[in-house]
Amino acid sequence: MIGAVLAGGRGRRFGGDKLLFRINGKPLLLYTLEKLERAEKIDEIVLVASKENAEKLEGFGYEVLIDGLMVGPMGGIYTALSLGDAFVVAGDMPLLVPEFIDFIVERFEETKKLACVPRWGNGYLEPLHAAYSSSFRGFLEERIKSGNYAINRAIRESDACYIEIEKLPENWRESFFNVNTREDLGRLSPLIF
Ligand SMILES: Nc1nc2c(ncn2[C@@H]2O[C@H](COP(=O)(O)OP(=O)(O)OP(=O)(O)O)[C@@H](O)[C@H]2O)c(=O)[nH]1
Ligand SMILES: [Mg+2]
Repeated sequence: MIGAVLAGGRGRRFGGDKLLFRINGKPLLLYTLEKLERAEKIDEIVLVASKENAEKLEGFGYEVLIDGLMVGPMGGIYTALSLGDAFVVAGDMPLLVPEFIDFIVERFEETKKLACVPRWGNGYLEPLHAAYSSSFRGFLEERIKSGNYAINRAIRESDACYIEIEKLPENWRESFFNVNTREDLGRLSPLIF
């Protein structure tokens, strides 16, 4: 199972390249990568970048795939799946819980569905912390061709398995924490202390 880290965003809300922003001297993206490294079910990590930021990301030492679409998460997932089945996460998630990732990948392998996606009680999905089959790529291709880039809708209209978040250990939820604004940095005390 590939661990694909989406890293092609522009960080508009943050105002600048948030993934290279240093917290205690270490780039935000490196926190995410180190957590993903600890997931036992992940065999290989790749970064999914834009053409513009690929070079800067090569220094992390992982293969960098170029997202030629740049239409948001769907394009990143589509690009990642060119290598095979993948667990896809956002690069701005520094508090990933390795056990939770392994849990999702195990569920994906058991159910053999096109995707296994965490879901909140209100129906909200977490598509950037989910496992996808390479077969899901063809399904996305049709949508991309018609300019339909809504990933949640694509998941709902596919044969996906859902992981009910509220039934899981509460401390796993910090896995979803992502840095979007400068204010979010203030919530990183578990990382800093
Ligand atoms: N490859 C790829 N990665 C993306 C794309 N859009 C967002 N990402 C990445 O996906 C993750 C989650 O996206 P956001 O939280 O919206 O980050 P962002 O797009 O950089 O920030 P905003 O411009 O403020 O939305 C981040 O790590 C981004 O780098 C895309 O079109 N392609
Ligand atoms: Mg984000």
